[in-house]
Amino acid sequence: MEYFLQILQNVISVLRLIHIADIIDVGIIALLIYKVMMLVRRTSTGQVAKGVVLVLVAAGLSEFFELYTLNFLLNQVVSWGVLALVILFQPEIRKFLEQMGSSRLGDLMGHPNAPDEIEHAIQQTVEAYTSLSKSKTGALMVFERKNRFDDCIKTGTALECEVNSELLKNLFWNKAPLHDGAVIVRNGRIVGAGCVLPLSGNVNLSRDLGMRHRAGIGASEHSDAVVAIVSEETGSISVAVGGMLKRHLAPETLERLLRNELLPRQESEEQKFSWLRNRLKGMKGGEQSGENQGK
Ligand SMILES: Nc1ncnc2c1ncn2[C@@H]1O[C@H](COP(=O)(O)OP(=O)(O)OP(=O)(O)O)[C@@H](O)[C@H]1O
Repeated sequence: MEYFLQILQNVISVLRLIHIADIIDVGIIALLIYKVMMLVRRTSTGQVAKGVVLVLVAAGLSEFFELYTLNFLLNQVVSWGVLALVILFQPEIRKFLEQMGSSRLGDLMGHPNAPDEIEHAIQQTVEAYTSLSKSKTGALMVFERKNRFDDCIKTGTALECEVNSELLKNLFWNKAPLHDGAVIVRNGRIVGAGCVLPLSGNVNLSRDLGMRHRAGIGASEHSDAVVAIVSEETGSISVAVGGMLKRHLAPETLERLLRNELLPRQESEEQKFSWLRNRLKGMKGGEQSGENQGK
């Protein structure tokens, strides 16, 4: 018993040493580690990361077993390796800093800013894509989330209007001046058209994917955006998220996917309300059956 009290006292004295600054410190480090891990998972960096871990483990082991020459060599590799890694991972570091810089503080909690407008934008997009798919008209739309596409918008025409299916059909009509490039949607509103997106660096993409799809996948690799594409050749609808492409989607699947990706919180709130509604119905049902029984 005394032993446990001693442990409890030790824990309390350690907890007393923790300040708010320490919690913030640990929180920021955890966020950075999470971001780096996500980046490693999304790119081919994983293999290099494994190599780095292997070298570090080997350096530790060589020191432990007092293998001086090997340890000296591995230490040299580690110290020069930092510089080599910065050079090797320059695109990834750049991407990471770009993503950090383009995230808005208010969005850190993941709240969509205008759920009604986003909902409207999804409906209108699905309507337009159904028609564009039938007519085999190529289309490319980027739905921003936390990361902004300000640099891409500069390559096209900045707009400020609501998403409307007729407008989308007009924008992507192959004789329209803005049909080349992507439409960018921010908080359910069109903020750019005819925008050039970064192409995917993935060399394993299917050969039947044209430049439109490669640009869509590229945009989703460089950001957390959701990209919806209609193929000009086949009329097939696809969605790219995090560098992954979901192909041959029916309009209903497109709608479900966009809702899940762009309105996750709203959906869970709807679920909460439907749960509450069901509970109320159940209670009401119980009361009614009670009344019936009474009669
Ligand atoms: N980097 C880019 N950013 C934005 N849009 C692009 C980019 N590259 C290509 N596009 C769009 O893709 C269109 C041409 O692509 P391409 O001819 O390869 O497509 P496609 O053969 O019709 O194939 P897909 O089946 O992918 O539509 C361009 O007209 C342009 O609108």
